[in-house]
This record gives sequence, structure tokens and C-alpha cells, in this order.
Amino acid sequence: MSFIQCENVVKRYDDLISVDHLSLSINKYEIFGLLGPNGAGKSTAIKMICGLLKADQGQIFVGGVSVKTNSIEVKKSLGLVPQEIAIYENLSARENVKFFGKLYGLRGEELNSKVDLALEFVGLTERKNEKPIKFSGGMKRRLNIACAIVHQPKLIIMDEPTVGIDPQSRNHILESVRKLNEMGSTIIYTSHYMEEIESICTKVGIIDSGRLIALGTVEELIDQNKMEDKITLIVDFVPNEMVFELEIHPKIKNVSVNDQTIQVYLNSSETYLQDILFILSKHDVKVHTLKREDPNLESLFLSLTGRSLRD
Ligand SMILES: Nc1ncnc2c1ncn2[C@@H]1O[C@H](COP(=O)(O)OP(=O)(O)OP(=O)(O)O)[C@@H](O)[C@H]1O
Repeated sequence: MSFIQCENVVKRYDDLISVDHLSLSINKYEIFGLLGPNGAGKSTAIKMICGLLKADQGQIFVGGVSVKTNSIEVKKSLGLVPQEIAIYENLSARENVKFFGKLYGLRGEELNSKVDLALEFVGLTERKNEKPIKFSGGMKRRLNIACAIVHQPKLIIMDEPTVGIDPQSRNHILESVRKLNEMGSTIIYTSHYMEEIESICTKVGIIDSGRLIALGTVEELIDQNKMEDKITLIVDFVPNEMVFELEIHPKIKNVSVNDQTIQVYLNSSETYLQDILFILSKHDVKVHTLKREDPNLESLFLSLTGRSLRD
């Protein structure tokens, strides 16, 4: 049976449907990636799963417990790492984690040992007595994670935990997600960075304009959607007639141009690369660089919506 079950969930803000009939099952021990562009509805969906926001329609169950009728029990059973950093700058790192531990009902020796474990887990033991006002953005995000996992929840929800941080903290966070999962937590991880989702998630849901438009492992999604390869060409100039010829080629799905860079999405690039080069040479266009990339989540999103993930 699935650990998290969303059934036909809807959230509206006046005329805007932020989450549009979302039905979704997430199994235990999954690292489930929720991917989508800005404003797609990821945070709204997560807030409803956590019981922080009421759904207008539909039902959500976490571990078999209804969020609608028993949101307090659900809130206790999970750890949310919110998008906005939620820590107290005037308390030390350790006092921050302790504060959240107490909120989750931990006391005495258990509280102290779990606080120390959480700080060690995010690599902040050495800095535990310092106030986060002196911390880098990445360290604050790591402290944010320690506060959310101090009670060792079975479900951890991370809402874009790597926004605006340095590569070292980002790698640390991604590694922590893997370790938490190995230690038995189910994880929901939202991002609009497809590389992160590809590297850590066991299953992926792609959300756009509040709707779930794809669900499966990365490999399944790419196979199911008969994905295109991407060819990037850097050329000496880009005549409009040449772009038009590329666009009307029956095997070419999409052409985008940025200065002297042309990106072409097509099926079976091995077979049709010759056609592309022929069209370019007809217009006396010289190719400086040519790169072929296998399909990935970015091209899947483009294929499903006609837009780039980071438009
Ligand atoms: N409190 C609110 N009042 C009105 N509209 C809202 C509110 N919260 C979210 N929205 C709208 O709902 C839609 C989904 O927003 P949401 O924050 O869930 O998207 P997101 O996928 O998490 O985006 P991002 O990646 O930018 O965080 C957006 O159009 C947003 O403007």
C-alpha cells in the first residue's frame, strides 16, 4: 500500500487553480522528486500534504491517516524543510535545533542526543554554539534541515532546499537526502533543477500549471514518451530561411535559436543529423561546434509542454 495518497486534490486562489485534481501515490522508502517550473504548484501541494493548507477538494492520506480529519497526527509524523529558511538568528545553532526538538515533544536525554545527532548529520557540530547570523546561506539551509529532522521522522519533505547556495553545501544536502533515505525515511523533494532530481530521486512527478503531467522513474518517463535527442550547433550566422526549413522538417520537434546557437530536438538524431547538416550547408552556414545529448528530464518537459523548465 502507498505511504502517501493524494486523491483528486484541488486548491484554488480566487480564479487561479494552483493544484488541479492531483492524484498521486508515493510508496514507503521512495525519494520522490516533484519537479516543475516556478509557480507550478509544488509548494501548494506540499503544504496540503503537511496539513498546513486545507485542500478545497479531494483527500490526502499520510501513512493511512487522513490529513483532513487528523492533521495534528500527520504534522507530528513528518519533518518539513520549508523553502523559506525558518530559524532564529538570535539563538545558537544548537538552541535552534533544540527548540524544534521540544516542539516535537522530545525531552531530557533523548532531546539532547537527537539534537547532537541532527547537527552532526548536517555537518554543523563544530559551529553548534554560534548564532546563525554569521552563517553562509548554505549553512543556514543545513541548519534548517537539522531542525526538521531532529525528531527522526519517517517522512521528510524538502521544498527546494538548495535554492541559492554554494556547490559544497548543495552536495552536502544531496548526500544527506540519500543517507536519510538509507536510514529508512521516505522523502519528497521539490526542485526545478532537473540535475538534482535525476541524481537522487527513485521516482519523479512532473507538475505544470497545477497538473501532474508525468509520473514514473526517469528511465520510464523517457521511454514512455519516445523522447527526442537534442543537438546543439554553434554556427557563424543564422538565416531565417534556414530556421524555417529546420522547423518544417517532419522529424524535427522543436528548434530554438539564441544568437549563434541553435538547439534542435528530434527523434533518431543518428539517422537525421545528415538532413540538418544538409539544410545548413544549403544556406552556406558553417558549423563551429556540434553536440548531441541523450534525452533527459529537461527535454521531456519541453516535449510535454512546449516550454523549458526554467522559462
Ligand atoms: N497565498 C497565495 N495566494 C494567491 N496565490 C497563490 C498563493 N500561494 C501560491 N499562489 C499561486 O499558486 C500558484 C502555485 O504556486 P506555488 O508556490 O505552489 O508554486 P511552486 O511550484 O512551488 O513555485 P516555485 O518553484 O516558484 O516555488 C502560483 O501561480 C502562485 O502565484
